Amino acid sequence: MKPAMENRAKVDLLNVKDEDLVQILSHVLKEVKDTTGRDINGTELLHSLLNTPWLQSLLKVYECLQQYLRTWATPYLSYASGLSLEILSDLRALPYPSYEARELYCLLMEPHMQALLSAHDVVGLKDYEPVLPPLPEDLVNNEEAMRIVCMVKNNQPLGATIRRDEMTGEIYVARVIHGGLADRSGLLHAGDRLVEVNGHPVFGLEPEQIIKILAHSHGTVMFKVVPITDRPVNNKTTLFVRAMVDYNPHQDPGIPCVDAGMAFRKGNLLEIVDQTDALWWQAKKLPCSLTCAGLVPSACMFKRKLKDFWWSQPHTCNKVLSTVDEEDDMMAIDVSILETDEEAFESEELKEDESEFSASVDGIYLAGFRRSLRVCRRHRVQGGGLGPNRSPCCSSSSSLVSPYEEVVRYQRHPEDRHRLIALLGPSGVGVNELRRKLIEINPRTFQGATPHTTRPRKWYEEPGREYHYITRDQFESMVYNNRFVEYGEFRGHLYGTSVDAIKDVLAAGKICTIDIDPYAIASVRTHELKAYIIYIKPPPLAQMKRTRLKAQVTNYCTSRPFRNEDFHEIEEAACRMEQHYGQFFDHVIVNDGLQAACVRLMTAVRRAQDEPQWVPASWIRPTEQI
Ligand SMILES: Nc1ncnc2c1ncn2[C@@H]1O[C@H](COP(=O)(O)OP(=O)(O)OP(=O)(O)O)[C@@H](O)[C@H]1O
Repeated sequence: MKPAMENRAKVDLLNVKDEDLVQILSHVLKEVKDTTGRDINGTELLHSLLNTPWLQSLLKVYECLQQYLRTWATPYLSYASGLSLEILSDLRALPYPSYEARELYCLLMEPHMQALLSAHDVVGLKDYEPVLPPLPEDLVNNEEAMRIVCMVKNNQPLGATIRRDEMTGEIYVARVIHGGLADRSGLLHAGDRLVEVNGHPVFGLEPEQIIKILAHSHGTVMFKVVPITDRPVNNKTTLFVRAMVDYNPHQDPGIPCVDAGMAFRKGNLLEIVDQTDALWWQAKKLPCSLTCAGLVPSACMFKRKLKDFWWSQPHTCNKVLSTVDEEDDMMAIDVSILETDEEAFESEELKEDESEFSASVDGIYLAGFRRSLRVCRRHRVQGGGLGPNRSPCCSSSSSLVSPYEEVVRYQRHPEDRHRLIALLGPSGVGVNELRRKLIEINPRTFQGATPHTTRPRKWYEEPGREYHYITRDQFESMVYNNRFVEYGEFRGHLYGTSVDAIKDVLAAGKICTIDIDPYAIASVRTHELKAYIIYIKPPPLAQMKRTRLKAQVTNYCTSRPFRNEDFHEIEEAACRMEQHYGQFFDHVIVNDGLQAACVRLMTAVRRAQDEPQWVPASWIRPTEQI
């Protein structure tokens, strides 16, 4: 087709109306059908082509475009803001403006209205500034596309890090910090090659020298960059994690940029917003007030660091790398005290048993307050007693060594079983006092779990009330099958709290409330029990002394008033417990005044059951470990 004819055809096509098009198409179809009937070569092909859905769709698109061209929005006025200025000046000139005139004046004076009218004019006049200068005529075809990026520096950092390619000496943008100035501009990307900063060529410079140039520039900073051609896609969705370790970028010589780093503590909730770099992630701390993310080591990088740290320490045996390996120290007991007090314990236990025999509220026995179980914790089986490596904390020790634990928001359905409430705290802080109060106030809602024991039943005890009485073989079999959340041995008898005893309480629709030792944390943080862990924290020393003036400390088997050293012991044990296990605490209650602490405990328990909480993702859906 000759150019002139071609143009005419284009014009004709543009002038074509909907109906015309449909008509043309049906003509073509009819024509083709007739010719097919006459068996002309190639007509069948054309027929099927014209009937193809894509061609039909294309024609529909074409019709829509035509329709759009016909109804093209044109500005009613080309200079609306000018007209508004004229109206404003007329209104001002009115000697006695009416109410409507005053209202119109106020409306037109609104900055939003003026901005809207001005935007209308810009669009109407197609007055899109700035007009770029024409490209130089002698432009070499293969010259790299450069981008000039101007940013106005305020007090914020630019939010990007740079690196030097040691082979070529080129400087690249290493990463752009999520939510930072560079990220929000959308103009700088990881992998862009930096050519100039404020007119200074940067080739061959050390990153520190470039940072100096940036530090000395005020106001607008201009970068000349060669944009990266294939930008890596951050296709991983946002991840929420609970930090299982502390991190301080200022103590990490390996961090690419200390100022971009983000410190966090064990137990902090983090939103991982960028995982593009396998070694350094970008994260925000929750609840988040900052828009800008910070650099944190990736899970893989952390594991590497922990491993390096572990190997740099002197070792005598092959222990599992764990953040809780000082537990033994913490729980060490003076066995000699136990041995000398055996007799006293026996009679004390009897006394306690007798007093607890009548410890029932509304005819409901308060199970799980036997002192024998609590005492034997301090004397519990260490590892091999019941078989190789069967200590309960080993069953899921991997959860304790992962630097981040993926978490999700979980809201218990009102018809689902309640979450287990597990209280823990340093011995003597008042864990059992609070737990007892909670159950006493509402024994129909709260209940402890009945422990198991291998010791013989006493005449006044009822099976399943004080204890579940089982043989040693049965007990050991339960241990091997991981059916205990914690267990221990005292004076030749085994005592333990079983998963099934907890499940029985939960199945009865009650809120099972138990107290645990830290080593049992891993056994209750399971999909099955969904434990909500409440840490009972001692108040400051002076307050602890003041509130415990009349209290009795139960020291293995005897009761006596608190002494100064008891308070110091509680404080030190609390410090160690928080340091080693703080990441697992869902809630912390300071046990200052008993009444107030009890009210806070009830509120926390209600929230745990009825409000959304962050829980390990593995409870809700199976995940790969990060
Ligand atoms: N807030 C408080 N104010 C005054 N006395 C308290 C308070 N909390 C607990 N007590 C008292 O402190 C003593 C120790 O409390 P409790 O037996 O509950 O400790 P515990 O944390 O369960 O430790 P253990 O398991 O070693 O017994 C008890 O006599 C208790 O009445």
